[in-house]
This record gives sequence, C-alpha cells and structure tokens, in this order.
Amino acid sequence: MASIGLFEALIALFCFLIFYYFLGKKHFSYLHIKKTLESYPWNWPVLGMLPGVLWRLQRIYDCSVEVLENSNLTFQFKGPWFVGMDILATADPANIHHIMSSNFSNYIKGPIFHEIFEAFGDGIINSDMELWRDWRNGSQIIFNHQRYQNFSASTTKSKLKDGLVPLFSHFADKEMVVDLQDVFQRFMFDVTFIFITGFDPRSLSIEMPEVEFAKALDDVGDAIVHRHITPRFVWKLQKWIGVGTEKKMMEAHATFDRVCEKLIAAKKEELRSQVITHNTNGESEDLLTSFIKLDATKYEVLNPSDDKFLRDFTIGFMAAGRDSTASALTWFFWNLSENPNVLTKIFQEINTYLPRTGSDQEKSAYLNKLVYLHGALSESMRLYPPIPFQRKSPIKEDVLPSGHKVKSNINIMILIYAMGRMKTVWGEDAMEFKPERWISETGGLRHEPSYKFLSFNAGPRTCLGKNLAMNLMKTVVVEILQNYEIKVVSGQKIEPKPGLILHMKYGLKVTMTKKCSSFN
Ligand code: HEM
Repeated sequence: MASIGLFEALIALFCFLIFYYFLGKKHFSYLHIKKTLESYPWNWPVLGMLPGVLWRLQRIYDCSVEVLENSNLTFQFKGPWFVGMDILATADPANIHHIMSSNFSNYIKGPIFHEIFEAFGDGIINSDMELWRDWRNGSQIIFNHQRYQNFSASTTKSKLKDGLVPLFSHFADKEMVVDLQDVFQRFMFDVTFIFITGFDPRSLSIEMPEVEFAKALDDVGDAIVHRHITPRFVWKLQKWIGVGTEKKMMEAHATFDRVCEKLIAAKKEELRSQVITHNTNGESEDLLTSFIKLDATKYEVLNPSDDKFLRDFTIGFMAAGRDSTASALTWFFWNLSENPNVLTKIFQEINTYLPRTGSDQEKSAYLNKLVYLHGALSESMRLYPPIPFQRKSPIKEDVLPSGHKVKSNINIMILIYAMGRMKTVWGEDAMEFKPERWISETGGLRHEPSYKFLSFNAGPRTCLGKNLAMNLMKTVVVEILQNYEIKVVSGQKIEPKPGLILHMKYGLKVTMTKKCSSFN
C-alpha cells in the first residue's frame, strides 16, 4: 500500500541534506545517522520526527510497539513545523476507554479525517455526530433484521460451496502454488458486494480477473496512506496537478461514481418491476434494497432517496467489510501453520460438535459451540488486527487518564497493532500466539473488554459487522479444514505492509491437497 515512491525518495533526500547541514561535516557518517535514526524518533529542527517515520516506514508496526512500550503507552509525535502533523499516539486502555466510550461525544473523527478519507463521501466511516447517529440507527435496524440475516447466511453458504470450494479443488488437482491472501480478498470482495448490492462481481474464479471497483478501493487505500505521511499542502498540490497517488485517487473516484450510478439505477429498476409484478422476496434482502426502502421520515439528516447517499453507503460498507475479513482469515491460516498444536485442538473441537445430519439452522447453531476456534480467531486478530490504527480528535480541550493534556482538534492515533502486543496490557507472554488466553476456567469464552481488545473497535462505534464477520470466518475455516490440507510454502518472507489494512506485504503462498475422508 505504501511502498516508497518518487515523492518519499525526494523527502528522504531532503532529510539527508538537512542532517548533513545540522550534523556538520566533521561528525557526519552514514553509521552515525543510521544509529541515531534507529534508536528513537529524533525530533529534527523543521522536519520534526517525520524523517524517523519515513526511515522506519517498512517496519513501522514493530517500531510503534517498541516506542509505546518505552513511553508508558503514550507517545507525542512531533511532525514538521507549521503543517499540523503532530500526533498523540496511544495504546493505553484507560485512554482508549475514555476516548471511545466514557467521553465519546468529545472525540470525533473530525474535519481532517473527513478530508483525508474524502473518497468515502459522507458515509458512515466518515461521519460524526447527527449524521453518524442517523447512519448507525438506520444500519443497525437493517443489519439486525431477519431479512438481511437470511440473505447474508445464504450468500456466504453459496459463495463458499459454488465459489471457494471448487476453486480450492482446482488448485489441489493442478498442484498449484497460490496466494491465499489474494484468494480471500476476492472471496470477501464478492461476498461483501453481494451483501450490499445483491449483484455478484465474480472476481473469484480460475482466471482471477482484475475488477475495477476492487482496484479503485486499493488505490484509494494507497492514497489515504500517502496523505497520512505527507504534509497537507504537498498532497493538495499533487492533487491539484494530478500526479502520483492523488491521480489514482481521482481515477478511483470516477470509477466509484460510474459503477455506483449503474448499480443504483439497476437496483431501483429491479424494485420498480417487483412492485409492478408483485414479485418480491420478503424473506431475504440485500442492504442496498433495504436502504432504498428506509423510512426517511425517521431520520433527521439521512436521505435514502438521494443517489449520493446510496453511493456513499455502498463505498463505505464495501471498504468496511471487504479487506478486514480477508486480512483476518489470511493471518489466521498463517498462525495455524506456525502452531500445529492449535490446529489439532481445533480439529478435535470440530469433530466433537459437528452435526453429521440436521437442518441448516441446526448446523449453523453449532458454530456457537466452537469456543476454542473463537479464541484462536480472536488471538490472531489481537496480534494481527485487520485495522491496525484509528484516528480521533477532541472537540474541546481535555486531559486523558494518562495525564496528557489534549488541545481541541489535535490528532490522536490509537495504535491497535501495538495495543495487542503491550506486555503491560497482555502480560509477559504478549507476543505468543495462545488461544488459551481466551478460554475461561469453566471452558467458556473469557471476556476481554473492547478497550483492551480493540480489533472490532470499542464503544458506540463498535464494528457493525462483528458477529457477521465472526460467523463467516468460522464457517469458512470449518469448510476449508474439513476438506483440504493447507501447506504454507516454506522460506517465504511474511511481514505486514504499512497501510490502512494489515495486509501481508508479499502475500501468503500455499499449496493444498484434498482430504480423502470428510474430516480427520
Ligand atoms: C474481521 C472482520 C472485521 C473487522 C476486524 C472489523 C473492524 C472494524 C473496526 C476497527 C471498525 C471501526 C472503524 C472506524 O471507526 O474507522 C469497524 C467499523 C465498521 N465495520 Fe467492521 N470489521 C470487520 C468486518 C466487517 C463487516 C463484514 C462489515 C459489514 C459488511 C463491517 C461493517 C462495519 C461498519 C458499517 C463500520 C462502521 C461503524 C460505525 O462507524 O458506527 N465490518 N469495523
């Protein structure tokens, strides 16, 4: 997402010249600079700590763990002078509880967030206060309705049986090496697209076609990361000239507008013809249909009859649902390959509870009994949270429980990745993959407060798709483990890529073989 491009190289060169100037020729050496930069983010004149961030960009997550562990969980990052890039970074559960829950109304995403994430328009991800409340209320009613529950369950099942399983069989028959990350991204793109619009983009197929909407989402993600590490006036200038990631952002905007216009028109036409023929399926419904039918009089700001509202809804929900679940699944399978004892325990649990016969409802009810699998998925998301950071901004000046004074409108970054690895929060074994930490003494699930386990966010803005995502992942994992043996290709480099979503930088290469008996 954020591979170093021409612009970063120019900044690096600029930094180099500044270091040279400040350190003076006598003391200057490559090793001296390297040591200085690697020990701690140095606060340089004019450039602040930005050079340190760019220097560490490719291993920014692990650096954030070190820095926060050494700063009592909260760290003041100083950006270049006069460009408003100062950030208070925190992984302190007390601060997070204060920001996300107890003082929620004072901490918003704010205008800077809105500007950086402008591609998502005025959708739920980007909204605050009244608009967010309307989004949340409307979405919650639709999400919890039986019609959508039925639709999402049948979509997952059919995409799994008719999409993922035949593709895995093909890979197994041909003894192919495949990138599991790419496969899960395509699977989740299709599933989320169907959840939202009812249409199947069919990106998951043997041909692995490029889908312009998926590419547009990736390009927007790259541009947003670029905006996080670049002074505002610079990316504004790039946008004005139309170069680099800003050019891609503009093209992505155009793709979103064009694709959504077609989708919304087709959906409205479909609904009109259903009214004429009285041919509606009252038991199962996609999200776009439900939003179009929403009773607008119940909301102060939302206007479901407006196409711009429906466009922002589509983009926002696609961005929220697609990559997060694909990332969680990819890291989970990698963690399983590294921890064969965990895999054995998951097999045992599935064997114990899997109903051989029974209705679909009975079969899906058994997912709730898979406590160890739930713990293993949570553990994987603790160490590899699909959304690795959050941004917030206080409306009014405040003092955080850690004692840090925050002025209005400053940037606060909650580093979820670092949070999951803090020894002071999770104990000395914080870096170990241990699903057992999620199991209580009586064998049930151990509850961890969301301000400590933040992968699905905390407080009133907790992820709307949490239960859906957990059930979906359990269904996928059981189906795959039942039918295939997945082997991770040895010798490949596994590391997270800096970005909005915790992708694997080089993907996850695997081979798969079909299992003879149904399960062992
Ligand atoms: C493993 C999978 C998932 C993870 C880890 C996850 C995580 C998160 C996180 C951290 C947020 C807060 C983002 C922010 O405020 O900027 C969020 C919000 C949200 N998520 Fe998820 N998510 C997942 C799957 C899904 C799915 C499948 C859907 C729906 C199709 C979904 C829908 C949403 C929505 C609508 C919001 C916005 C909530 C609000 O602002 O009130 N998520 N999610």
